[in-house]
Amino acid sequence: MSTAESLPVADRATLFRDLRALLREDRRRVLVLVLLACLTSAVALAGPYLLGVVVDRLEAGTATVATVDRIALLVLVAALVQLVFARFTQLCAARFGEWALRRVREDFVHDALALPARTVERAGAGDLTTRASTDVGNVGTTLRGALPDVLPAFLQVVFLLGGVFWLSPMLGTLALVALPPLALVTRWYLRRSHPAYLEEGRATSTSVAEVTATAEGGRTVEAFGLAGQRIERTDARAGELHTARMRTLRLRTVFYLTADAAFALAGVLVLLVGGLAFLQGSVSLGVVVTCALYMTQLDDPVGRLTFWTEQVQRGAASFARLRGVSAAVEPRGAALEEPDGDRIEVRGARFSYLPGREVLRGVDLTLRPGERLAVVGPSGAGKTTLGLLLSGVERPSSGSVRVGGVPVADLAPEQLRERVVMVSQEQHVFAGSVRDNLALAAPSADDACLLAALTAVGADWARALPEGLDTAVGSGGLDLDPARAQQLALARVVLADPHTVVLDEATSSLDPSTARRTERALAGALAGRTVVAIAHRLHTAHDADRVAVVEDGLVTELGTHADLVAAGGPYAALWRSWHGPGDT
Ligand SMILES: Nc1ncnc2c1ncn2[C@@H]1O[C@H](COP(=O)(O)OP(=O)(O)OP(=O)(O)O)[C@@H](O)[C@H]1O
Repeated sequence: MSTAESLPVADRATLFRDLRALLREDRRRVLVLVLLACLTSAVALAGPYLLGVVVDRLEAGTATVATVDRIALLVLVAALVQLVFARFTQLCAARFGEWALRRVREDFVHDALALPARTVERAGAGDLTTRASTDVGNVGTTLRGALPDVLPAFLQVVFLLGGVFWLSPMLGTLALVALPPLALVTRWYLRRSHPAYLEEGRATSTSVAEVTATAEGGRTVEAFGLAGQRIERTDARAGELHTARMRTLRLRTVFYLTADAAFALAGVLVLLVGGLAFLQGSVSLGVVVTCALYMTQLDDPVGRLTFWTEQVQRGAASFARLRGVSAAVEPRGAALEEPDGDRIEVRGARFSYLPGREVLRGVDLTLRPGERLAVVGPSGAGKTTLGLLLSGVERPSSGSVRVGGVPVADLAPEQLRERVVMVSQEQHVFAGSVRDNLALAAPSADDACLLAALTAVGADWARALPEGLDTAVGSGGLDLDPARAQQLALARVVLADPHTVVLDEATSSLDPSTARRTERALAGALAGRTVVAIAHRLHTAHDADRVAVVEDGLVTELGTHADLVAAGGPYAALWRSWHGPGDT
């Protein structure tokens, strides 16, 4: 329940680059969209213009009922055409929005799955969950709604102001009075809103993380009477979120009010000065009416633009949080050459989870293909970390871990799966059938292979399941106990058939007799493979070809069980305390 280190957030330059790439990818639809929005805005000018013509003709006394009817019919046709264009614009924009959202989602899921597990642990599940839910939702709302609305609204403003200009440059100039205050307030708003919305996103994440941590640690909270403390912490996070939300609310309020007031003022000016100009005879009444109608019509697109400016800021902040995840991804698949052979060599490997706290301090180790190496040592010595390096899950901070001459962590996931696989104590059962859970390791394996793999790890219970390999397991399905989940994981290793397997206390969750049975079955299934067994039970070390003793981040002893016992060093002491004196 410690303070988490958030996942990165993309900077503005990356954001614009990604957005440009998105627009460029579906260039044709974007072009059609701009064209349709232009046509819609142009047709929208026709109605008020025709009404101005009617007013002028009535005033000049040249209007007959027939001309008024004809013009009214044209107004109706223009309105219908505008409606059709507007619908197509919306359809086209919505399609683009849906497509773009799908891309953003796919990229996010791709990046999130490629994150090193330690990065996710450090950031806390709350951060990733908020990005996957709230931020994807915000980007979705923006992409689905903003584009269909913003582009047409922006073009409508341009066309309406242009229309006023075209009819009367003098009134057009007055209409532009709205622009300087609008530009100033927009600049003011945009400078403050991006960091403000980023802070709102961060505060939402920490708030969710706090509640999640309390729920997950419910039993501990209850046992140690921590409720008061947890409520205090949750309140503090809720307070931060409230402050962040109030800040964005204040920014929105100033922005909305100023933008609306600026256009209202411009509309009043056009009407007043237009009226005076008509009285002086410099413009016709029809022009004044049309310009006033154009100014009134501005109300709607300006309202939509200010609304979406806010939503776009929120969406941009969320987009920055989604794209930021890619910065934490460690590249995989950089290996250009295929490994030459199965030999794994560790040279001067150092590793730290946290800056300044080295867990491995220069490990040298060569695995002989086909050998069974037991890794033993005190708790916290770095055995699991060494296993993570050997299996390419982690990359050494300095030094190297190579398989057949190629850095293990550079192998693409499918290349890695064929060579080195690590099995730890905790196994996740994926929601799906037993077959789905096994096929993760060998997508093309047939049922006979899957059943053989289950038998190889002693998971005979799987054959007795009501629907066999089709039995649904995991969330919403049959609840497999940790021992069975572990056997599924071991069966996956048999199916993946890598040349090297790292077993990190892989049978410790099984009861002793099942563990022995599974180990025996597994030994048969893994015959000929290189096996690194990280073990607490020293009988594993006794049965191994060689034993490596890890102490305080270093391999301090390496040799056969008999040699190490004879050497009388740390391993001999460990063996004596575990097995009693005099026994080798
Ligand atoms: N994700 C992590 N973040 C920070 N520190 C970690 C992390 N995982 C392990 N450590 C620390 O690294 C050190 C070595 O841990 P590691 O799990 O490799 O030891 P181990 O020898 O396997 O111990 P055990 O036998 O108890 O599993 C320990 O001090 C541990 O607290």
